[in-house]
Amino acid sequence: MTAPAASAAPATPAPRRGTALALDRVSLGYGRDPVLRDVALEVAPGEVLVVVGSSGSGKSTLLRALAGLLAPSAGRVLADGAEVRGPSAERAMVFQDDALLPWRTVRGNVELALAVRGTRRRERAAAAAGWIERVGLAGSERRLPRELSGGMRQRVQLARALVGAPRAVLMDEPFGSLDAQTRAEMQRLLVRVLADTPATVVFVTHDVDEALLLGDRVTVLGGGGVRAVHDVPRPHEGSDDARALRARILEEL
Ligand SMILES: Nc1ncnc2c1ncn2[C@@H]1O[C@H](COP(=O)(O)OP(=O)(O)OP(=O)(O)O)[C@@H](O)[C@H]1O
Repeated sequence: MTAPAASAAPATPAPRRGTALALDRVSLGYGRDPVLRDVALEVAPGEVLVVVGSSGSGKSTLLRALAGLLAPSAGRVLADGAEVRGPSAERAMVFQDDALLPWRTVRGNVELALAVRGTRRRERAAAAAGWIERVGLAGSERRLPRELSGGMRQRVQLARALVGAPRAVLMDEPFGSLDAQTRAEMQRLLVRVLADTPATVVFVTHDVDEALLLGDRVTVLGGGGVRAVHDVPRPHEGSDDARALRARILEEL
């Protein structure tokens, strides 16, 4: 019997399982008094957890700890059971203010995420082209960030975050500075894109409707800790359960 022919190398790295993330009785802060105290939270592989909370409740702080950018003053941050001690390419970040390199084109910015991982040039080009198309930017590959709208820049950020097939994506109010219509477009795009990836997602927003649209679960931060965690009922739109949950979260904020 002949062995099956080896298939060509895939243009994008093969999808892998999402990371299991956990905060194990974590306290986080920047000085003597913690912003968040004794927080316990688990995010299952492939889950989309949305974190809501009023301004200053510690949403970005929690995300920074998951990214490995902020060490806890107590407790442990865990990725697949191992303590997080710094940033990793396995956990991609997307910020509200786009963090694109202004002197690099759209393609250059997306490819950079792969270049730092040592991916070969031809694979980089193919993977970047695929993601640029998926986020709706085909034809804009050679443009510089300053030549793009805010929504387009966030599309580039999304492509750059996902091109390396990260196992977790940590998103800090990525659509916060967009107008309502562009924001709605980006939310729809994100739902489509996430359906195709196995990555675990933690998404920070202060918009409850955005949280219910995107999240499998919603965590409400407040009073220096986790105030509540809710499963989001599906289908979400128009359901009484979702309306009741929306009202409840607004009360908890
Ligand atoms: N680098 C820092 N140094 C000192 N204090 C900080 C720093 N970053 C945040 N803080 C403080 O920590 C607290 C929580 O901030 P954080 O940015 O996590 O809140 P947030 O819920 O994301 O708020 P927002 O919705 O306004 O972005 C705030 O009181 C803030 O002033």
